[in-house]
Amino acid sequence: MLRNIIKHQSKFIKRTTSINSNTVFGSANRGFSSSNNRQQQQQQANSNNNYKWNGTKIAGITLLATAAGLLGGISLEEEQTKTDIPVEESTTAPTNKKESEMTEEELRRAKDVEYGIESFKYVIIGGGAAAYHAIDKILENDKNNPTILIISKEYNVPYQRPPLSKNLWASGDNVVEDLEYSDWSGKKQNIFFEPESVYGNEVLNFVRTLKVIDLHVDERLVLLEDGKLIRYEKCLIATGGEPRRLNFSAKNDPNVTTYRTVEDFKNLYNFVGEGNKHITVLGGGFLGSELTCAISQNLGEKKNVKITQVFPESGVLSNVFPDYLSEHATEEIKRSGVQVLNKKLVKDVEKAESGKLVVKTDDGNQWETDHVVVAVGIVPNTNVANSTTLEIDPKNGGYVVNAELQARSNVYVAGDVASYYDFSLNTRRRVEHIDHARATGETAGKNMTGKSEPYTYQPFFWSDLTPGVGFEAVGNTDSKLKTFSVWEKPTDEQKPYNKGVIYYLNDNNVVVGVLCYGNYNKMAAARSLILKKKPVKDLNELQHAISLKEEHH
Ligand SMILES: Cc1cc2nc3c(=O)[nH]c(=O)nc-3n(C[C@H](O)[C@H](O)[C@H](O)COP(=O)(O)OP(=O)(O)OC[C@H]3O[C@@H](n4cnc5c(N)ncnc54)[C@H](O)[C@@H]3O)c2cc1C
Ligand SMILES: NC(=O)c1ccc[n+]([C@@H]2O[C@H](COP(=O)([O-])OP(=O)(O)OC[C@H]3O[C@@H](n4cnc5c(N)ncnc54)[C@H](O)[C@@H]3O)[C@@H](O)[C@H]2O)c1
Ligand SMILES: NC(=O)c1ccc[n+]([C@@H]2O[C@H](COP(=O)([O-])OP(=O)(O)OC[C@H]3O[C@@H](n4cnc5c(N)ncnc54)[C@H](O)[C@@H]3O)[C@@H](O)[C@H]2O)c1
Repeated sequence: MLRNIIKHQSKFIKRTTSINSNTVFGSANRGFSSSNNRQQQQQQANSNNNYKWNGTKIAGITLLATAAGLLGGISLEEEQTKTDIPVEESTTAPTNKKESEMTEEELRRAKDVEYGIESFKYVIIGGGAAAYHAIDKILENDKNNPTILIISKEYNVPYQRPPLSKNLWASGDNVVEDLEYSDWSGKKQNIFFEPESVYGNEVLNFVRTLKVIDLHVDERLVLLEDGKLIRYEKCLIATGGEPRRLNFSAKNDPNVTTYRTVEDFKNLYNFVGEGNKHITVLGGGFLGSELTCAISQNLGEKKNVKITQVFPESGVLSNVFPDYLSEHATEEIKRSGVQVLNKKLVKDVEKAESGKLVVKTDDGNQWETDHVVVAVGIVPNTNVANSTTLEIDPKNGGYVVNAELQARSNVYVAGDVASYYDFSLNTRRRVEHIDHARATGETAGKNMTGKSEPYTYQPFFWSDLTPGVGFEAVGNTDSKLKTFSVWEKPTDEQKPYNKGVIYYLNDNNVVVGVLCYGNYNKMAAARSLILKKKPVKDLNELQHAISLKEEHH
């Protein structure tokens, strides 16, 4: 065993190109989260958000919350140097025994001390939505002094991505600093799940801007890009996906970007906010369409910003919407002042002598623009395990998991990067939406604490484009399936599609997906219908399957 550790250790370290001496790990003081952005904390403390973990008492440890970390006016960094945080038991030499007398676990600990390997009960790779919700359930279910380490390659502690392409653009001028927005009901929200001050203590540790580059399942070790090894009891892979990039001549220009993080929001908002800009958005999927609409509606007239949206399909959201609805939504976007170029593939983006960018399409057309946002889908981040083979779904991508969301013993996967078996649809799939990230995160988190619950939830998703184009959906809503639509009779001919339900049926005429357009709070009914798995003999049976009446919960 000991030889194994050394072998793996040297194998891991050899692969690491540069070992950062300025490591964030200290054996006497964990101090991972150096919370040096006091302004941000202050703003978070002042916001109206009802953060869930603030003041949470976990096995006698009160998380450092706003009262201590913020109002007292000291940063976590200062706080941590003052507090002598106890050393994790597994990092101290356990015994004076000779090697030959040690148990495997004692040998492991002794080697961990020698190599400076820190141990955590729970190691979470990735700091997105799935990670946050897993931790939430770990804290709820493990009252036995859990130690949790979150490793994120982003700078920021976990936050919500949906507002980045919607509500944040409608916020006031201070949005880049306070990251606050109003939700659809007018309630003020902040994108962060919890303020930064709840991270960086005996329970919760956060490593920022560092990537996990390897995972060894037998040894329960993860390797960080700075060469540090971490031992886990349970590990969660919640690495989401990376925006796809296109190989343009000007692909490295700072004004040719993808869009996924809060930093991307800040950069684009600052750029667009200067006014008098032309932006080109590539992609007619969720992101390209939402971002186009959000910028155009909120800064189009106000800041004289012109937008061109380009994509190869005939209309927006054509992966989900039947053709007629995709066409209608595209017309709505055009009506709001966006230049939409459908059925066009961008061949190249070049840098012009003027300093502007030139976008060239396959039909020989070209135009100058100030910024190009590439929104052409994501690639799941399945590059964390090299020393161990984890099965990757050849069809859908992502790590294959069992019903309990385990990829291997003690290794769980949640969110965009998980390929799971969907019990309601009788098929394996991967879902790139937040409700699924939340629910898989929760199930994985619970199971990591010793439960063994199958993931049988039916996640929903939603999108909001223009004021007249918004929906919620559940199940398989692939527009290639047969669809049956039921619409409320329009009162205005100009607005034919106000409120409706679209049913998606498989080859056996079973409803496998439901999209409720402008028709909210119907997801429970939609889930029940899908679960019935009953072939529809006459499509008219579906006329009243899901109501078009307002329902409030
Ligand atoms: C702008 C935008 C708007 C969206 N709007 C909606 C919406 O309205 N409705 C909806 O349902 N869904 C929406 N989504 C999708 C939703 O946000 C995702 O499905 C969700 O964020 C997935 O969560 P996740 O935790 O699996 O992955 P992510 O949120 O992507 O988090 C993964 C994290 O892991 C980090 N990471 C990756 N690899 C490593 C590594 N090797 N080491 C360390 N860290 C790593 C990443 O940097 C990232 O921080 C939107 C997405 C975007 C980008
Ligand atoms: N009843 C209505 O008239 C109406 C109108 C618009 C939107 N909605 C619904 O409200 C929800 C969110 O709308 P919004 O974009 O205005 O955001 P919101 O501001 O209401 O939601 C707040 C935040 O909660 C998050 N969120 C919402 N549902 C979630 C879930 N199931 N899991 C994890 N996070 C979730 C989102 O990230 C959002 O940023 C969607 O379900 C949407 O369809 C209802
Ligand atoms: N409301 C939501 O649920 C929501 C909102 C925003 C983002 N997201 C998620 O964020 C991720 C990124 O979104 P996305 O829209 O990039 O992915 P997507 O998969 O929804 O759409 C990809 C789009 O890329 C376009 N495309 C592909 N190749 C192209 C090319 N060469 N030139 C121009 N366009 C091309 C197509 O129009 C296609 O529709 C996805 O996981 C998505 O689910 C979800």
